[in-house]
Amino acid sequence: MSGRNISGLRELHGIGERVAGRLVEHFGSEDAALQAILEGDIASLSEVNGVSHTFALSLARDVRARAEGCAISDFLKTKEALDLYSRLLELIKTFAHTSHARDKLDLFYPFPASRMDLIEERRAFVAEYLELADTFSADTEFLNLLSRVKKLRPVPGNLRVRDRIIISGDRKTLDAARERFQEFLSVQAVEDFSEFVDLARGYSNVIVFDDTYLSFDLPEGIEPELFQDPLKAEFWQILPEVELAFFAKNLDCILACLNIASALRAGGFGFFEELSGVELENLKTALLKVGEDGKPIEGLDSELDRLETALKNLDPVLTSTLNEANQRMNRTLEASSLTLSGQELIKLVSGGMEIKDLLAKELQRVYTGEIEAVKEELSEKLNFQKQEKLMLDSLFSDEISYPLKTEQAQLQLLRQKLNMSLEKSRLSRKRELAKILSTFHQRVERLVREVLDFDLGFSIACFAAQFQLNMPAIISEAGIGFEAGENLFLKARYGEIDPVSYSVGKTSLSPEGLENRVVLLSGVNSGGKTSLLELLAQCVVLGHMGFPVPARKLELGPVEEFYYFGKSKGTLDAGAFETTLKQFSVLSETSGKLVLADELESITEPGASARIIAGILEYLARSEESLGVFVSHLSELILENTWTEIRVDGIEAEGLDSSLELIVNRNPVYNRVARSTPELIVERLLRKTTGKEQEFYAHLKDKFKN
Ligand SMILES: Nc1ncnc2c1ncn2[C@@H]1O[C@H](COP(=O)(O)OP(=O)(O)OP(=O)(O)O)[C@@H](O)[C@H]1O
Repeated sequence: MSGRNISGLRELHGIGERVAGRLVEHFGSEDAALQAILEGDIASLSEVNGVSHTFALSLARDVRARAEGCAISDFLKTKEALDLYSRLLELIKTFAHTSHARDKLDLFYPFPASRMDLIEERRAFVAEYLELADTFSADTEFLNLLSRVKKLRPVPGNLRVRDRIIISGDRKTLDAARERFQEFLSVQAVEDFSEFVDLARGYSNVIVFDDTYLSFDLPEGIEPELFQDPLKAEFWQILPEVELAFFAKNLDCILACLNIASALRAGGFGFFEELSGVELENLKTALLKVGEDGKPIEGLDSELDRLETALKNLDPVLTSTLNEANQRMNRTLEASSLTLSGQELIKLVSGGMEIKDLLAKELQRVYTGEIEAVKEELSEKLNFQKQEKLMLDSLFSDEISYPLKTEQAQLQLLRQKLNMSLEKSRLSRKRELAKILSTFHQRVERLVREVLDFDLGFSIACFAAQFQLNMPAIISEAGIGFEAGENLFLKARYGEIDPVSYSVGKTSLSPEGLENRVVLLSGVNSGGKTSLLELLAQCVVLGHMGFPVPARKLELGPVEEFYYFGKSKGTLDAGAFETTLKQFSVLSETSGKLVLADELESITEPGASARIIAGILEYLARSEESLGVFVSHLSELILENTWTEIRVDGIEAEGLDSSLELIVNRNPVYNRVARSTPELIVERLLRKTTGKEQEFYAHLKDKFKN
């Protein structure tokens, strides 16, 4: 489908300068806005300030109508026809699991028979899903998955990576880097090495695209990462956070889509072949590592865990280890005494040795031993690796001190070193994950779109499954006939209702010789005439939408225009009467019209009504392609006013049940004027009484004979 005929927003009815401007701003360009309207993206359209849901829908329908060359009003010719269609649509929408499907259903409307191409296209689309619903429409787990699927949300606009910077002294590099990355991190120009160092100091991760400053002696703690070319660098390398944020933001929806794909495949239905079974599992595994905050979740990476724990425990472990060592040293010192050898005594006396040195030598042994023990304990408890162990050496001075204490500057360095290692590991984990996910990104976008579109067809199929609908057979001559039809509105309300069979026009279901295209439907009060007329309307509207219909079997001839007139409440005033008559004037044109009218006689006084209805029926009967069903209590009077052969069918009461209620056979009897309710009531009284009273009722009953 293309949006032919439309080149600008302003061509659309209801779009003025201001709304057009807002649409362009919201979607980025006029084309994108038109595309959203064409695709019927009601949800996005209604996000635009000044565009209500109803307006968005009318825009979408308008554009759709132009694209298909066929509008909703081409087929649905009266307000009541449109109302009935809307009620059907509301019912179908209750089966949608996503707002995407709910919105898109609004764009499905019936087409006239002359656009059989569109009807067939839709029938093919719907038919694909019917079998699916047999397997999945009652699978609550599957349905829950579907209701978790939404349009993908973009990466939050406020995402900023604050601990990373791109630095360069080269204009071209800067321009390219800004173009690609500036939205999410800082890209800064520097003039010289000292500026470079000053800037770099404030970030735990510095990215450069040339080695200008790498040959200098970089201070401790600054380790820039070199990438070759800002245009060619992989996005996931420079900014893995963006990829991760996209997946994190849509995690639930994407996982649901993957599980839907798996479930469909397990059920024997091919779905989204772009992802193989193995890839599907790989993606699921990767997604399970993404936290909701967009960071890789904890507990999956031993190196990260090791560094995090080491940093967290550094201070408490240090304090407790030193405490214990100090106590040990204390005890050792208290228990110690100094015994001098003869040699030492001589040296001391002769001045060849100071008493202080002698004591220091002794103490040094104890001190060094304790420091070694402390380092060992620290590196064991903090699970240190080689490099970190080496850093412990400079943590304690060689000079004896008691109590034992650490060099604060060195401790700070160790902490920094651990922090840097942690940040590095974190970044490389993010990159690993982002790299895997980036290979799936576009396919995931397509997958979600496909699942959303799937729900559109699937909702229709669920609706069909719930009401046991069937695809109608399209026939070539004017006629509608069905077996075991069930009015959807009644069925939705009551659950169980009586199936009805009926046929007008040339269908294989009309009785031999009774293939009239124009019929009057008579019947007892509350017999089900209105319901039957509504059922006919439902079948015609759904059938022309390319949808299945509420009947076990249905033959549907071509209808070009559908006129539906509901029962009016009481006599119309002159103006309303005139308007109604005008609507019928279209019958003067020939083409396949279907007119369903309910008790049209109430629009004016009975005598005039009968004449008018007779006239309308005559006009309808003239066209070989038109059909009409008129519910009326005046069938006999109407027949008296016409020479045209018009069939009258009747919905009759079969008798009375135990509580004296009428038992109605909802199936019209062909070619029979139904007895009216008053007649049945007289008959009931006649049967229930005796003697003089019964004679009275017998007299009344005679009055009903011609
Ligand atoms: N096929 C059916 N199965 C079960 N109940 C039905 C069926 N058709 C109609 N009914 C019941 O009968 C009620 C009256 O039906 P409906 O209004 O169609 O009768 P009607 O013949 O048009 O009546 P009236 O002559 O008063 O206009 C419905 O509300 C419904 O409860």
